[in-house]
Amino acid sequence: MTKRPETPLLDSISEISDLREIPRNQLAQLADEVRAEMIDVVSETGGHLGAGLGVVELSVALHHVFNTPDDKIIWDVGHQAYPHKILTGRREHMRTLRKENGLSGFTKRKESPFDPFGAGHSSTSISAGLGMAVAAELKGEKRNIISVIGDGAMSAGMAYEAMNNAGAMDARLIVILNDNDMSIAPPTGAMSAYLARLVSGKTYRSIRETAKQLSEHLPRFFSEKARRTEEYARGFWTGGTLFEELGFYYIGPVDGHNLDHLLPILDNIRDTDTGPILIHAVTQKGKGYGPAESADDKYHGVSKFNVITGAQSKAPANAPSYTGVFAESLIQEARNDDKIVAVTAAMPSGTGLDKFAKEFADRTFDVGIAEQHAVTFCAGLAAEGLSPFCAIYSTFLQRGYDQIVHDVAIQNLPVRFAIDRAGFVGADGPTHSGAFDTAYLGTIPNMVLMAPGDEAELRHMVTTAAKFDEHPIALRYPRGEGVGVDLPAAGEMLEIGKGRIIREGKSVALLSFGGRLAETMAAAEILSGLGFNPTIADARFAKPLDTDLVERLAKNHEVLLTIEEGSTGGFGSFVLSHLAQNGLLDNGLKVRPLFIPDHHFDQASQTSMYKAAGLDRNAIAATVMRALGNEKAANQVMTGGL
Ligand SMILES: Cc1ncc(C[n+]2csc(CCOP(=O)(O)OP(=O)(O)O)c2C)c(N)n1
Ligand SMILES: CC(=O)[C@@H](O)[C@H](O)COP(=O)(O)O
Ligand SMILES: [Mg+2]
Repeated sequence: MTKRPETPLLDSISEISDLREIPRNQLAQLADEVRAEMIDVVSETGGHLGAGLGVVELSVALHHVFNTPDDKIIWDVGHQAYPHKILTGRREHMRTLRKENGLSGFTKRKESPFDPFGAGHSSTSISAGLGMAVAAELKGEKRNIISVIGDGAMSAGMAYEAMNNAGAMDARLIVILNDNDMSIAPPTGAMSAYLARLVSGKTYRSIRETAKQLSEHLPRFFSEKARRTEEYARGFWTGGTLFEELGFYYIGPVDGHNLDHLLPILDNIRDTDTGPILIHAVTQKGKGYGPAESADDKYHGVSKFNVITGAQSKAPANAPSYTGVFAESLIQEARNDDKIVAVTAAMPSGTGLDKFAKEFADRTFDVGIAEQHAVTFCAGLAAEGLSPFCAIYSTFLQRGYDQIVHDVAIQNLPVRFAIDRAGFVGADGPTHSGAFDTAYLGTIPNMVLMAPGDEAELRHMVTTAAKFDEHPIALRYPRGEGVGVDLPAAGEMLEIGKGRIIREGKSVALLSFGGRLAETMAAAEILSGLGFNPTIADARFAKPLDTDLVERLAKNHEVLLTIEEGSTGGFGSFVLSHLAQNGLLDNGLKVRPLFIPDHHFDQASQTSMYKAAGLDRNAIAATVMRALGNEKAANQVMTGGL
């Protein structure tokens, strides 16, 4: 274990007012201490490192200049808010970050008054900030609202919807564009190229040189309305930026690590009453920590690591990850079918499409953080006869719901949705939980919806999706490792809408949809120990439902459980509706649907979240015993007595 860093200035802060007492000429030292503290913390906890390292100076400067929490800072995504948390009363709890009952890895309203808006998904900060700015105005309150948004997050439609709205109002909103020329991967798209041009142009150098002078001029400049309209309209400072065209006062690019530049600019902005303003701050993701600065991903998200060497400690894998199996299977399919193309919304490594891109660079599209667009882009590709795989995490696909209904399903276009991170994801908590897709996709006419019970099934489902052209089709699979089954060399096309019986038993039927299959089988073992021989079935499809299978299970068993790693309104509801509509509940069948209960689960390990949700082996077995009226055995199972 390395020695904790020396942090005398940081140690002197117990209230935010203490930070404001620190003389400005010592703030650079404070920033260094915060950075060292953050590296030390994340080396123990893991988490999002690179983004926070890039905003240390910005965090110190914002809290020094603005009267937080009265003035409000909204961190877009929230993954860069660790320095902000360290400075705002949470330092002592930082080592509980992303753990069960610990601090969230993102901003969270219930965690602190310094977190005025919760996040996790990107590109919400300008909309939320504008709402707060307008609310303050309507309530007659004078406060500053500052939205800090990254260049990656700036690629999403929502950011432009918000700027379009804000630019047309005179709302007092401050936007800081934190431009580190990185998303999780290097950013893509014309906007990113535009920002790079703004930063690398001659104007940047001249503004850097004259930053002090600029800041001295700001208050007078802003108060002179006539000059404002004339000179800003002509792009006096920078030659007319897109942001100015949208109605923002644009300041920058400024060096986001240089407190001598940042502080006077922020002072001046605080003291003006004009708006909206956009400060373009140029920062470096991973700043100040060598291994992060030199890594391709700038240590965006890390496991625990050795501070000296930067080496991350990853537990050895027992089985290939679902993501890896998806990517390999898709590559296999694409080798034989040149119509297959793949689309990611800024998550090439997370979805495994980075591997696909290595072999099929011109058939891979990273559209940036733009899930809605990704879905409709795929609809366009499908309309022209290609076979697009739209690879998006369950939680982020929520963004593209109308596009799935309107652009894909109504037109019955064969877009293939590869939905990773279905179910609980663990440390990222409720904002990233993939709980809802079965419910929200399973209700859309034309949609086919599959979930593999293990990684071999995933391989077959990728093949099925590749070969199936009649409807849109989705496959959902969990975060993490498979269960360790043998992988077939090649996938086989599954019969659409047909499940499989894994073990034929009697009186009790366990019908699993998706990644809880292994726990279901383990629950069957517990039940065997209690003298039962349950039937185990893998539904494979939530839509179309294998109604023959469901009816057979209902007619031949006394108890029927459905098990899924998704919310209420999903697979279990589809089964129950079918049973009810066909009178199969009229004769005493005991059906118990197990799903993620109707609330948002805070972060913990995936295992512990499933236990809390009543979706682990003990809960499954106990539910059976309870349905059979044996409360005592149910309790014994739950307490590990059986
Ligand atoms: C809607 C949505 N899509 C994808 C993500 C995953 N994601 C988290 S951070 C990130 C990159 C953000 O880049 P940027 O805003 O520039 O912040 P940086 O990490 O560079 O500081 C992405 C793609 C997300 N959080 N939300
Ligand atoms: C902040 C964010 O949204 C991503 O960085 C996310 O945390 C990635 O999750 P995975 O680690 O599951 O890819
Ligand atoms: Mg960035």
